[in-house]
Amino acid sequence: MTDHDHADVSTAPTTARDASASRTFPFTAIVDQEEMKRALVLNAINPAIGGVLLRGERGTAKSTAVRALAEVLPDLEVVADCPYGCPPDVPAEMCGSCRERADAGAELPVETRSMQVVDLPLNASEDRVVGSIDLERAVQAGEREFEPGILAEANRNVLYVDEVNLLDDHLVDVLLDAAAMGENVVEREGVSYRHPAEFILVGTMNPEEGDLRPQLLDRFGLVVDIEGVSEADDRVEISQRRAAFEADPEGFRERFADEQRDLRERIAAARDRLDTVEVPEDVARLIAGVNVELDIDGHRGDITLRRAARTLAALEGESTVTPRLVRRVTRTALDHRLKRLPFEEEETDAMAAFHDVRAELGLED
Ligand SMILES: Nc1ncnc2c1ncn2[C@@H]1O[C@H](COP(=O)(O)OP(=O)(O)OP(=O)(O)O)[C@@H](O)[C@H]1O
Repeated sequence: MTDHDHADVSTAPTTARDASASRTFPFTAIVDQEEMKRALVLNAINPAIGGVLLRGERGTAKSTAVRALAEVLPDLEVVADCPYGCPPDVPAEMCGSCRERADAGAELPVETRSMQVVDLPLNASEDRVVGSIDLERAVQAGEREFEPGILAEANRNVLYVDEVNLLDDHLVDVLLDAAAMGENVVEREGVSYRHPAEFILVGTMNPEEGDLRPQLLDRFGLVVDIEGVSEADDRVEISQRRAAFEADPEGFRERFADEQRDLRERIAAARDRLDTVEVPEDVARLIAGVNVELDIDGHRGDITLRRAARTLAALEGESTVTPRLVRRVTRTALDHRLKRLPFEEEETDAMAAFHDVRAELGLED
């Protein structure tokens, strides 16, 4: 018997893809908010960027964008009967059961599936999130009985927490542990179970409703601060598009079908190209210099900025990262890592640091 024979697919968490497609506002129909859309797309291309937090006032299309992302996410090859959707060709990233089967020379059933947006509701119980072990059965039958939870479903997918700043502390701890280790470990009375849990964490929040714990903030690769659209023409366009969508969802979605397909194709092409994108020595120095200038703790800032810039290069069909590409992702990669000292006279500014360091190194945009 394998560890996941008892996965009950009927209790799988709801995903944005489950919602009937005709209810989803198309990603490409979102007006303006380019930084938000770019941050989501970059993570879809390269999950190693580490997720994104969308922070801003109510009604600025944050949750609309996350739900819409589901439709442009790339396809994945998965082991068809595995509750964690293990990658069929990468034993190092497999769960124990898939690895055992692969080691025994079994042919694993393979299926192509689109990446999904999996919801983590604020009121979810810990068991629902991490999964549960049926201790009675474990004792009686000497078998491990594990009921996979939301983190199982989230493996290799997007895990979405709306109002992430209101998430209970114990769930925040669970998320931080899983995000740090890339796996979910469940322990109950001496019985333990573990499975891979690599996910793109996407959170949305309204800062007026409370702050996020700094450890959790630091975990997000990118953070976008979103403001409402102020340009009158764009505001008119937003309400017209929303009205058109509500009046005739299918017709509206049809209008954006080509743009949606183009974006999906660009994301897939960027994924294929990503490994070949190069970071020249002077651009690597620029990235390091900006982090030093801003006195950012640790190296997560350097690493994320480099990954985001490489991924943007791949999205734009470039083979080399330029200072211009670094500039376009500097704010989202670094702003939330800046030290805000209480009596500081001048605000540290990621963009100002970028321009200073670029000038010092004598680099063109
Ligand atoms: N830039 C935009 N383009 C298209 N629609 C928009 C835009 N900004 C807001 N909207 C529309 O405004 C409504 C509210 O958006 P949404 O629910 O995504 O907001 P939110 O930022 O997640 O805030 P809340 O937490 O209040 O839900 C939606 O109907 C959405 O389509």
